[in-house]
Amino acid sequence: MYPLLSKESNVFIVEDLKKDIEYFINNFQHDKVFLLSDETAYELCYPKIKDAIGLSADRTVIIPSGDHNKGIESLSKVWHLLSHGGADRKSLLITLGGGMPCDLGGFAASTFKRGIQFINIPTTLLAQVDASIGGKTGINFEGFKNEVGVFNQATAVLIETSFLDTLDGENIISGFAEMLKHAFIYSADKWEQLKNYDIKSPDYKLLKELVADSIRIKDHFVQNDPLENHIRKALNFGHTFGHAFESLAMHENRPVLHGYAVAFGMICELYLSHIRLGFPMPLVMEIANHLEAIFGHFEFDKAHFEELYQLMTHDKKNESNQINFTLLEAIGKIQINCQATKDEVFDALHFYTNIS
Ligand SMILES: NC(=O)c1ccc[n+]([C@@H]2O[C@H](COP(=O)([O-])OP(=O)(O)OC[C@H]3O[C@@H](n4cnc5c(N)ncnc54)[C@H](O)[C@@H]3O)[C@@H](O)[C@H]2O)c1
Ligand SMILES: O=C(O)C(=O)C[C@@H](O)[C@H](O)[C@H](O)COP(=O)(O)O
Ligand SMILES: [Zn+2]
Repeated sequence: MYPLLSKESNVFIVEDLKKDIEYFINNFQHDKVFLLSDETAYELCYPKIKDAIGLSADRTVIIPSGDHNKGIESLSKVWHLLSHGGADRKSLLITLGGGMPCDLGGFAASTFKRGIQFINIPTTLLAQVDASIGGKTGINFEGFKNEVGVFNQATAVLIETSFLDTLDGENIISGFAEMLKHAFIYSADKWEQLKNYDIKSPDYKLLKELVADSIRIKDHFVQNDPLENHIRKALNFGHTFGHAFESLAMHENRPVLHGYAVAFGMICELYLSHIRLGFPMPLVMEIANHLEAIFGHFEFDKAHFEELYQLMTHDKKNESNQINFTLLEAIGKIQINCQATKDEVFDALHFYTNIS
């Protein structure tokens, strides 16, 4: 195992998962180990780590899969396990799964007895390149994405890309959206590289390198602004519209995967980047067509515009009742806290509805 990033980083691409987990469990001051996973990740991934952490059933909580389960009910199940399982301030929670258990488990650990240590073992592409890293934890609440949570770094993030072998194509594509986001906020070269990568028939050897690059990009922004007071808002590109789409879809019982919602959101925020910052329209169209070809189209119409706008007013980047967008002057040239009129937001939604 070797630290993937700088020496102070907590992210490790493991080479021998069993040995590396045992290292962490044996070298961290803790008395009891608990595990949180979701049903699918537990079924497909736990067998790979069982020998290392062989937990009894009374130290394990398994929640149903799916983002709609990232809520207060699942959260109280984790608190219940820890409380009735005899966890104390020196206990350790391991999350095994995608971004949903990472966010939920990180928040449960950060709030149980005012905080116990947790280790993330991400098992989806989206969690490996994004959700498991950077310390954003939390749950959805009353229809709003990540409405409740804390910033708190995992003790360690153990990346084992072989978990991706069982991940379905839709979720591979979903994770690719966050990798594309990292490219757009980082450099034109990275965009060119990912533009030519066929995520629908992935070359897994190359994907492992691309995962490492994506993690480095995220870690760069997190290290510079851990609590998202400024430049870390770059990592939220595509999310003001994206979270609104995700919440609307969940509300209408037609859920979309997070990465897909972010891809739809990036098209809208590139359009806003054009009208507010002069991002070249031909490049907006090139990227929009590329994203449509990979992620498809999110169907909505003018009747949804007001609801989508109201959802955006809950975005956590906002200040003094102003919606703050993260936009781009050019690829790799970020402008945070950009404002737009309601009409311009509606224009961006109208642009999106007409591109398919
Ligand atoms: N905290 C952050 O910085 C951050 C960043 C990005 C996204 N997120 C959050 O992460 C969530 C999305 O994460 P996700 O896309 O990983 O979703 P997810 O955790 O719901 O996982 C997607 C699906 O894949 C299944 N799965 C997990 N591992 C698998 C494997 N190895 N093989 C087969 N199936 C597997 C899960 O059971 C689930 O059905 C959203 O809630 C989003 O808000 C958080
Ligand atoms: O790490 C960050 O910062 C991000 O914004 C990463 C996003 O991809 C992720 O979806 C995050 O959970 C969104 O944050 P939120 O503050 O908008 O809930
Ligand atoms: Zn995201």
